[in-house]
Amino acid sequence: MGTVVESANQGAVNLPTNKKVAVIFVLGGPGSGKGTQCTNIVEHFGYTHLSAGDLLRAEIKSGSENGTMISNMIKEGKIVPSEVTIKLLQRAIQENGNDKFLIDGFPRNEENRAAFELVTGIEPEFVLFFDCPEAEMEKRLLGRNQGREDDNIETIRKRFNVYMESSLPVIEYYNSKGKVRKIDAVKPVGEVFEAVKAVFAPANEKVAA
Ligand SMILES: Nc1ncnc2c1ncn2[C@@H]1O[C@H](COP(=O)(O)OP(=O)(O)OP(=O)(O)O)[C@@H](O)[C@H]1O
Ligand SMILES: Nc1ccn([C@@H]2O[C@H](COP(=O)(O)O)[C@@H](O)[C@H]2O)c(=O)n1
Ligand SMILES: [Mg+2]
Repeated sequence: MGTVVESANQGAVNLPTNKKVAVIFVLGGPGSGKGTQCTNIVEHFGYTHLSAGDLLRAEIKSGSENGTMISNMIKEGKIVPSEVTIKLLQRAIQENGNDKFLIDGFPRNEENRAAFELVTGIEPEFVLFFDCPEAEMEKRLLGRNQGREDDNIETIRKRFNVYMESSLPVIEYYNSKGKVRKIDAVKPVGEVFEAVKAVFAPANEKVAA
């Protein structure tokens, strides 16, 4: 492992640089179970979970000048400009003491992918891809009940369209580089995690106390 977050950071975040980090991108459609499985991976394998969507929602709550724009984009299921999301991710990486990160829900389109690589110089170790049929994802999102403004059928349909048109090509790009680890995400949570463990273990397993 080991990518260096360094000079390409210029102007993005004014924090210490030259931090070596390993990054795994966690991708899949809306409601495929990315966040759920990241929680399990954190517990078992010691990664730090950074959800791009969570960072954007926190930015809205913080009263940031970008808050209204981000909120409008999320309500429409659109992808926020990369510079905004990348700054949030960079800051979260730099401020965290860990050196291995799950970046969940990013890159969401080609602009996200290319800009992140250019700005940070980081290449993911691999891409964990949760593959789930749309009907199952729709059912899960409508039942999620976490008060998210984008978990309504109108926005869900827009998010599915963006996923098909903009996010799947990014997964295909990494697949062509042999970096995608595909997981059948339609199974129950525990079974999905068994498949995830097979990707991470044994090299990352925490030593039992
Ligand atoms: N394997 C599963 N089987 C059934 N329900 C699941 C499974 N995994 C997650 N869920 C449920 O589906 C909903 C969506 O899961 P989660 O929030 O992890 O998805 P996500 O991929 O992070 O979605 P989003 O992209 O919208 O953030 C949650 O209510 C979660 O409890
Ligand atoms: N790279 C990203 C990630 C997310 N967004 C916006 O946030 C919404 C919710 O994302 P989740 O991963 O939590 O589902 C998403 O629909 C986008 O509007 C983004 O712009 N860029
Ligand atoms: Mg999520």
